[in-house]
Amino acid sequence: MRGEFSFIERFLSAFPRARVPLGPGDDCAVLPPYRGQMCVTTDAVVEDVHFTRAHFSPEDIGHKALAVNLSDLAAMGATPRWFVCAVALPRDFPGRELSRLARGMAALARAHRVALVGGNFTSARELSLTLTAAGELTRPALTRAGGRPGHRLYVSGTLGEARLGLNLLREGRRRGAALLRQRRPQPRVALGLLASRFASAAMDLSDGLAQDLGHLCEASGVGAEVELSHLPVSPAVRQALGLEGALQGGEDYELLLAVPPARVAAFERACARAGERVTAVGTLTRGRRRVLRDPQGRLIPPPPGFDHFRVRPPVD
Ligand SMILES: Nc1ncnc2c1ncn2[C@@H]1O[C@H](COP(=O)(O)OP(=O)(O)O)[C@@H](O)[C@H]1O
Ligand SMILES: Cc1ncc(C[n+]2csc(CCOP(=O)(O)OP(=O)(O)O)c2C)c(N)n1
Ligand SMILES: [Mg+2]
Repeated sequence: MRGEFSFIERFLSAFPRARVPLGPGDDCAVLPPYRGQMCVTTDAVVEDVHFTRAHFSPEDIGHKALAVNLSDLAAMGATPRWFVCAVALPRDFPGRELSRLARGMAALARAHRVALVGGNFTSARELSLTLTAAGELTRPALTRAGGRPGHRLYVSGTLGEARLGLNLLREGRRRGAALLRQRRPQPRVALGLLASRFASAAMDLSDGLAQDLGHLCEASGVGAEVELSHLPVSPAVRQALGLEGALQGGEDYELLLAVPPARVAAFERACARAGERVTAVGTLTRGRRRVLRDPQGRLIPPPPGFDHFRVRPPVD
């Protein structure tokens, strides 16, 4: 049997029952009061914009849709609590693929102990998933606006892998670490929580460090100097994209953090203890100038990143 309600049942059956006063099934979910303040975010993944059905399994699509939202919560230092999921589905979408998509999403939800509390189904020409997620703060939120001149800039993990993964998928490759970074980004939730004890500002990197750094600088009213030679870039990415290419690559879903000098040593110790990889890549500066220092010591302007509405994107 096909139909809207069988789709809803199929989708929900992949998830455990949410432990909230009222979960999926009524006109709204009813949620308990939380002790801390709540962070709320929304992000969509859209067929042929964020994934293609040829290159992503249904499980990958479900995972990525939730991961990009959890990454926003991580960037605020919030602990994910609940999400709702609006699904736009082509009429001929196979029911068993919807179950697989839900299972991919449910596996990540379980790993982060975040509950699906509601959603919506509509028919559409392309597959898309629009999620709204909320997380609880135990400390003041890590915003983009708290950076000050002299604060050290850190990035987590490695940069450029997801962009390399996209290139490799387009070349027909099926396996490898970079492909996994494109299809299954891992939100840095534990690091965000840890960083909320040390950092002055944070954001997640979805559109490339070069562009996203600009957003943090603007919000904080500062400039920045980034050392290209310090960027955490794998040999494979360095060879395929170059250091500048790694800065332009979107979808890293790593965290960019600013840390006051007095907190740097304690932050690095806490990261090492927790097994969180972070790399110091530069410094916030007075004024508005944002520059990259290349390995020869020359100062160059940051390249553009991903933009949904640029006429001919230099990076896709
Ligand atoms: N349609 C919209 N209505 C209200 N706010 C929006 C809308 N689109 C984007 N924003 C806000 O603009 C900011 C930048 O958006 P975006 O680049 O998508 O953020 P992110 O990279 O965190 O997903 C965010 O704070 C977001 O909430
Ligand atoms: C089919 C396909 N084309 C292009 C890309 C590359 N791409 C799509 S969205 C994006 C940037 C991040 O997405 P966005 O919706 O801007 O995330 P947000 O900033 O809202 O978190 C990039 C690099 C891709 N992953 N798949
Ligand atoms: Mg967004």
